[in-house]
Amino acid sequence: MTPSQPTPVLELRKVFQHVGGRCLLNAVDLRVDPGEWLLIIGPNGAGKSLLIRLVLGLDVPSAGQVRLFGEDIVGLGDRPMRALRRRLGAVLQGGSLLEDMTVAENLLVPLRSRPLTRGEMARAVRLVLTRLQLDGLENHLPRSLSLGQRRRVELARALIHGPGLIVWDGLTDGLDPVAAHEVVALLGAEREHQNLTLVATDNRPDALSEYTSRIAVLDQGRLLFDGCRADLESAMAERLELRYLLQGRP
Ligand SMILES: Nc1ncnc2c1ncn2[C@@H]1O[C@H](COP(=O)(O)OP(=O)(O)OP(=O)(O)O)[C@@H](O)[C@H]1O
Repeated sequence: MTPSQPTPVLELRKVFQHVGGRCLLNAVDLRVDPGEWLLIIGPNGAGKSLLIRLVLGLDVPSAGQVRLFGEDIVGLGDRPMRALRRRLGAVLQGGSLLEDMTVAENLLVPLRSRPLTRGEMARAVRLVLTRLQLDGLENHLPRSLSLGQRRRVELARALIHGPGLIVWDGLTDGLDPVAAHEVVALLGAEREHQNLTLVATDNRPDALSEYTSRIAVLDQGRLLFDGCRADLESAMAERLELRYLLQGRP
């Protein structure tokens, strides 16, 4: 008997995205199982954000399947899509905090549709603020926060409802090395509280190296590599295009 495979949290099957006659995603296949952490790297314009938008159901692919928790979301109606989105936590490139709401009010947004009492919601907010070292900032507006603090609030909002998948576009974008390390370490520590599955994008190949060995390389809409870091090193020795992309030389 073969052991049964888990249902992937996320699966892309032969996904294409054509815009204005350009092929921006080209036959992308990807599978992420429960508890896996995947870092997708690639240069500016590689298609990372486009891919993330498809995963979140914000765009529809020109062809192929995008499966979340086993369900193909392409062509899914509004109501089932909303239900699936509630199982996601997202940190978007450029930030998406609601600027006229306080930190605590932002954190309450993913809890609104849950059957929780006010007391339970307040407790969830308190707990996540403490875990992400944001105590004392609950009544601040986002504009009064540093970029590192904003990123932590976004992470808190992505985590607060215990999502089945966290999707993070631009993990360390704009952060200095200290703030980048801090936010990634807090994300890593969250694994102790919940069984997180993560798909993150970044330009830096080492962005998640302490927490996952799986890495995928996207360039010009094509997935050039998907495997572990050690295999990427050997693939680079053999494949010019990978070496050129990651080291800037053939
Ligand atoms: N709405 C759109 N219409 C037309 N072209 C688009 C659109 N969105 C993105 N593109 C193009 O698709 C390509 C991939 O863009 P994308 O934003 O996904 O890159 P990225 O890998 O996220 O880059 P970065 O690291 O700079 O964030 C780029 O050439 C971009 O110009």
